[in-house]
Amino acid sequence: MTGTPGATASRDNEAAERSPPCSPSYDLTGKVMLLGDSGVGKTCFLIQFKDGAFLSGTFIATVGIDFRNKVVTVDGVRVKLQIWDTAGQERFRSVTHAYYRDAQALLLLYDITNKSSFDNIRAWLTEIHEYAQRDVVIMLLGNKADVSSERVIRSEDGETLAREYGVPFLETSAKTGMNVELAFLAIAKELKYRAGQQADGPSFQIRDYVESQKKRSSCCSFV
Ligand SMILES: Nc1nc2c(ncn2[C@@H]2O[C@H](COP(=O)(O)OP(=O)(O)OP(=O)(O)O)[C@@H](O)[C@H]2O)c(=O)[nH]1
Repeated sequence: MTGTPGATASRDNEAAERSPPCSPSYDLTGKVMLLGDSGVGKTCFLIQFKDGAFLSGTFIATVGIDFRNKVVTVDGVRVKLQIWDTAGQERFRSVTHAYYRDAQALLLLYDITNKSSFDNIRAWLTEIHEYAQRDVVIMLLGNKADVSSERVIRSEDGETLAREYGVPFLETSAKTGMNVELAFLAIAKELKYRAGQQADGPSFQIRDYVESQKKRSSCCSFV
C-alpha cells in the first residue's frame, strides 16, 4: 500500500468509521467508474483499494458491472466513493455505456506489459467523450507497474498520452498497492472541490496535485 498520504487516509477512514451511529457517515458522494481492456487489472485495483488485498491466481473476467463503496476523508470532508467495476470485454460494452452518463470520474487503465491495452486507450477516450458527461474527471493509469521485467510501455509514453488529453497520469500496481490510494484520493479531492466550488474561490488542479504527490512518493519510499 502507499506510504505517507495513504497512512493519513487510513487514519481518516478509521476515524470516519468511529463516528457516532446517528451522524451521517459521509458528506458527499461521487460515482467513479473503472474502465479499460479486459485483464488490465480493474477488479484487482478496486479490491486493493477497498480491502487492501490482491487477488492472484486464475483470472476470472468480470461479467457486466459491479460496484463497491468506500468512504475517504479529504481535508475534513467525508466523500463516499461509489466505485463501479466494468467488464473490459467488448461484448459487454453496450451494458457499460449506459452507466457512463452519471459518472463523475473515470479511471482509465492500461497494462504496462500489454501494448494493445495501451493502444486502445484512444478508442476508450473516444467512447468516453461520446457517452460520459462533458466535465467528467478522467485519470489515466498504467497498471501492473510491479512487473518491470515484462514492461513494454514506457512511463514517458503514458505521460505523453495523458498530457495530450490533459488528464492526470499515474503508474500503479494493484498487486503492491502502489499509487492505488493516491488515485482515489485525488478523485475525491477533485469532487470535494467541485461540490464547494465558488466562482471566485481558489482552484484545485488535479494534475498538479497528482504530480506533487508522485514527487513525494519518489523521494520518500512512498511505494
Ligand atoms: N502483477 C500484477 N498482476 C495484476 C495486477 N493487476 C491485476 N493483475 C492480474 O491481472 C489479471 C487480470 O486482473 P483483473 O483485475 O481481473 O482484470 P480486469 O481488468 O478486471 O478484467 P475484466 O474483468 O475482464 O475487465 C489477474 O490475473 C490479476 O491477478 C497488478 O497490478 N500486477
